[in-house]
Amino acid sequence: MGEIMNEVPYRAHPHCFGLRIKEKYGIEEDCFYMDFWPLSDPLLYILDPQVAQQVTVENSQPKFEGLKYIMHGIAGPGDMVSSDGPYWKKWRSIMNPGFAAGHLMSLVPGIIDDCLVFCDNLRKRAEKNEVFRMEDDATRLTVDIIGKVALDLKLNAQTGKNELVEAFREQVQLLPNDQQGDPFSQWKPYGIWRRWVNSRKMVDYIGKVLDERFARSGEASATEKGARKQRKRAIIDLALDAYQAQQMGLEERAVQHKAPVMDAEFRRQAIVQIRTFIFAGHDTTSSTIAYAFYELHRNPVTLERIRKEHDKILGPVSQTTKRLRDDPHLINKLEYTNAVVKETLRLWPAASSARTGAPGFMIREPKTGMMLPTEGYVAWVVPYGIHRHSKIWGETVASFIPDRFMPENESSLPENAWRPFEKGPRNCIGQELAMIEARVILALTCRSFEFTPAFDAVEELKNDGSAYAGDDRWRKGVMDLDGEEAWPVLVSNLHTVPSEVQELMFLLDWNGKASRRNALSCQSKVYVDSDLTGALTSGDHVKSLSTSAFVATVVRDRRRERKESLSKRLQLDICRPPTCILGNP
Ligand code: HEM
Repeated sequence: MGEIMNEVPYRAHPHCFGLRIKEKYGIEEDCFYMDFWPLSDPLLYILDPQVAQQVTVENSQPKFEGLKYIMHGIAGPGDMVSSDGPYWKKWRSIMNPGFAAGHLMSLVPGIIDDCLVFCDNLRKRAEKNEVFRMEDDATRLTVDIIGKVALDLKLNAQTGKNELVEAFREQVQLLPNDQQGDPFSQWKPYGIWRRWVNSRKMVDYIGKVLDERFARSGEASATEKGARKQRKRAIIDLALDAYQAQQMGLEERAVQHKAPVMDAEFRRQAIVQIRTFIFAGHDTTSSTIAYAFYELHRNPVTLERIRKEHDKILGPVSQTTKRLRDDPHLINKLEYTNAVVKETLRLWPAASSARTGAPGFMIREPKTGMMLPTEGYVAWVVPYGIHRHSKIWGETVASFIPDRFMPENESSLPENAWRPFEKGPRNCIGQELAMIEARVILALTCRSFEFTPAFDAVEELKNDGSAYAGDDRWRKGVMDLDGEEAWPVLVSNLHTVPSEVQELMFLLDWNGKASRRNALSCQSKVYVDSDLTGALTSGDHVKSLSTSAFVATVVRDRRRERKESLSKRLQLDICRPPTCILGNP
């Protein structure tokens, strides 16, 4: 690993290393063991779609234990992402209706509102000719969207400071990261205290909303309740409905129990799930959006084609918002836009899946037919490697070709090879929502802005107060990953202590309780390189900021602006959109 680490840029994400390791050490198989003892549990690195199917679909293995620890810090114990068995099943079925196709369509107008704020902010920045971090803007946008989906609340993360959002964002930043070179960072008293404070703030904020809803629903008449059920399927309402159904069950069994306050354990679990959704649904999507802008810049023909599709389906820019509000289903007609998002997710998948090996569970290696034991290993399905494997995708593997995902070509896609949301029962519950969000955002931005990374302009952001700005290591040493200046990076990591060492571990968990853990720590994030910045200009002219910069054109009204001179320029930093890697070692 040391050799590999010397070849890659600072905090490059290990999910990018699979193909490099294979090539460097002449590994034929697409499924191989890696032993990190005593640093972490040994891994079974999976780069083969057929093997991935065995682990997540044919025999959906339990989640990797270490994932629990990180999720506890973000959401509290009992989250839907890291739990298994009947408990997970209960919560998945409670939440499923919130992601039904019809309901998601009803969310489109709200998503449009949030996107308009995003566009407004871009314009303001353009007017000030400002360089800024896209990571922050895109993440605030997705937080606003998820706030509506989860809490049916306007969090206003894009326009001001919100206690929940700020606590949440700091919490994510406080996740431990081995690659920062400080193995003790997670035990520093200040960090422990901040995590505790943030955790309390999140619980208090969501708890208050939940209690208010609970009180209101208690006062509502049966008709009102019925109407609410029809109208709302925000995560918080689904949790309340499930609770009320449970209470009704008790009443039907003649239990004289009308709870004046919600059962404490149910309340705790509901808060945990809401926190989980905010976490799982925000930076995965924002990283996808930032990478889509990046790819559209690098592929002008694609950009032109996506714009044409928007012209055709959504009409002139000035009418797009109204048309989409009137008929949200138009978003489903954007086939090429959808293909662009899918191709972005192929090259830049934000997440992966880490599962626990089991004594009787053997993997069949497709080429050799060998049976590989999984006991004692973390079976890590790595879409980043599967999606970039030339044996699977052929000679065009490295090219950005959305056409692969056009309906007429989908039957020729390699089988089970596209898995950014993973497959099987533990696939991403929010995948349709994420795809809708991304399409709406592209529909409202592609014809109005062009984004240009300006790798050299990042110095201007040195004092922007972000967690990365002041760290010079981003700008030293190797500055590309396989030629990519926008490399995914590890923000914090998930690794278990080998079982031999586990008994020695005694950690203070992030809810402030002393507890013994199987896992040491953990959360994986992907960021795009800190030096990826963008520029935005008004007018159709393209002006390069530097050799590595790319420039975007604001095309709010292309006909009008063609006549205008190139006057204002906005630089957009699309650097480091954080992307959660759920279950990444
Ligand atoms: C582009 C955006 C997204 C990507 C790439 C993505 C990817 C994934 C992946 C790979 C998993 C499986 C993780 C594992 O096996 O450990 C997952 C699970 C999950 N995702 Fe997403 N996700 C995205 C957006 C969302 C959104 C918008 C939400 C919520 C609104 C969400 C909520 C969840 C939840 C709750 C799970 C756990 C599901 C379960 O175990 O039943 N995700 N996601």
